[in-house]
Parts: sequence; structure tokens; C-alpha cells
Amino acid sequence: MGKLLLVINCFILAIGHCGGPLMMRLYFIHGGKRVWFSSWLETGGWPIILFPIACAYLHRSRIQPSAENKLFLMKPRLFIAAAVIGILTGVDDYIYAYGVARLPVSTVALIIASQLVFTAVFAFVLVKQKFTSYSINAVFLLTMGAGVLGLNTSSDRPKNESYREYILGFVMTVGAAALYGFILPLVELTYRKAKQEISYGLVLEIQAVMCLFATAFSTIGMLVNNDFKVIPKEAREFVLGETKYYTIAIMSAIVWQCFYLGVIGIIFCSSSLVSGIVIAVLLPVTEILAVIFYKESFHAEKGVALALSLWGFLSYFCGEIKQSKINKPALHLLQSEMPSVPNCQISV
Ligand SMILES: Nc1ncnc2[nH]cnc12
Repeated sequence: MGKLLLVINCFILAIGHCGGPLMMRLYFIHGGKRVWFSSWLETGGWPIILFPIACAYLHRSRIQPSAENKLFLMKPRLFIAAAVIGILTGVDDYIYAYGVARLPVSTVALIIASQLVFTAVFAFVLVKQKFTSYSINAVFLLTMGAGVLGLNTSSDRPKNESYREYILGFVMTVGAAALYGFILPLVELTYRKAKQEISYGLVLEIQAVMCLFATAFSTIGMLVNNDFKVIPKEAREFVLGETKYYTIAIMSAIVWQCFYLGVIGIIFCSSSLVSGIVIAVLLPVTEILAVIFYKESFHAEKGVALALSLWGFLSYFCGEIKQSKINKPALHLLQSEMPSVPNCQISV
């Protein structure tokens, strides 16, 4: 059950991680200019998560009817932690959206690959992540992939953009990679220090609270920046038309929820490092989609980066399989499936 949930979360993350940046860039290349609105869309779809939370509640009520069964399981300690992570996520969303507004998606993807190094370092500091030769090899190969891609970025500055804007976009995206590389292990630390049993139902609640606070943060940015007033005018002038403008906005909000749910679901099933590795593996897929849909250039370097990232991914999972074979005789099955979150439970 643990492994199935992990695979499902990887799939959900793949939808969010490939679709999210593409939808965001679609908005910018066809006349969208509001960075705060774009970052708002990254988390503004959080009410959707209330639906699975309600389903989880109904499921609990059916299997163990009791007066103590509540719709929300979260205790104040966990609520505060999720709110703090949510505000950090709001900051991260803004600087990430700033990068996507200025750079081609393929360049953003290559810079975001450096996130894995930040995740590995912060996971070591915050949750004492243990490294095996396989995970070190995977981090090395995936980072090499990003480096190889970096060899060919100077040629991809959009024509209508100044050098200064391009560099600022670059710096902001590195900042987003560093901050998100910190947020992932912080989520893992939150699970560990929660002082309540972490179930998948609770993971959904954490997602809702995180996104609620991130959205509140972006809403303040939108208000200060007058975005709410400008949006109807921007929609009317959007190159693809008003209907498509709102469709893109709604689809973006939904797809980004998949990204966040996938990320924190993988941390629940495994660890923040695995979540970082899955993100890194998906980056070349996003790149290839950007090449196909937005006709961004595809150099030999992108092919090499793709091969390196697949190699890194395979290396990591071979190591995991070997490790679980070693652990199996000694440990209870559930423990071997859930090595890093001692108080997590596969229940809703
Ligand atoms: N806000 C964000 N959204 C998606 N991927 C990210 N990587 C770093 N920050 C990110």
C-alpha cells in the first residue's frame, strides 16, 4: 500500500510539475504580465483539496463511526507549522513566477535542477538524511545534467528582454531553487515533530493550510500591485482571447495543486530527498514539452542532460531496491516501506 501511494504521488507530481510551468509560461508569452497573479495561481486552487478531505472524513466515519471523529484532524502545533511553511511557499512562488516571466521554461527547468543540491544539504542539516553511494551518485548525475544544460543558456535570452531583466530572472530562479530546497526538508521535519500521528488525510489538511497561507500572502501582493483591477483589462487584451485567459488561469490553479500534493505526498511516503530527486528527474520532461509546445530550441546538451537524469534516477532506485532487500528480513514490512517518517500511517 505504501509503495502504491508513492507511485500515485509521483504520478500526481508529474502532472503538476510538467503542466504547471508550461501553463504559467503560456500566460506570460501571450500577453500576461502580472507576476503576483501568476504566483497566486500556484496555490489559489487550494479549495479543491477540501473535497478529498471530506471524502477521507466520510470514509473514517464509515469504518469507525464515533462521536470523536472530526472533519479536521490537525492540532494547533501542526497548524502553525503548516502556516509558516505556507508563507515561505508564498514567497517562493513569487520569486519562481518572476523567473518564469523572464526566462524560457527550458532555462527555468535547468536552473531549478540545482534545487536538488539545496534539498540534499538542508535534508542533511534538518532531518539528518543519511546518504548511500547510490543517492550521492544520483545527486551528482542530476546536478551534472543541470550543468550540461547550463552550457547553452547564453543564446536563449528572449529578444524583447534586456540583459538586466534576464539576469534578474536568473537570480530569482536560483533563489526559488534554494528556498524550495529548504522547504522540502522543512515539511519532513514538520511530519516528524508533529506530536500527532501523520496519516494521508492529515497530509491533505497540511496541503490545504499551506496553500491557504501562501494564497493569502499572494493576495496581499496582488492588492498592493493593483492586480485585481487590471485583470479584466488584461483578459480582454490577451492574445488568445478572454475565454482562454480565464481557462488558462483555472487550469493553472488546478494543475499546480497536483504539484504541491505530489511533493508533500512523496515526503510522507518516503523523504524530502526522494521528492527532490523525482522533481529533478521530471525537469528534462518539462524541457522537452517546452521544446514541443513553445518551439524552444533543443540542443545536444538537452539530450545529454536527459540521459544523465534518467541514469541518476535509475541509480537511485536500484539503490533503494537493494536497501529494501537488505532491510526486509530484519524489519516489519511497514517500517521498510516507510523508512524516514516514523509516525506516518497509511490511513485516511
Ligand atoms: N514555486 C515553485 N513552483 C514550482 N517549482 C518550484 N521550484 C522552486 N520553487 C518552485
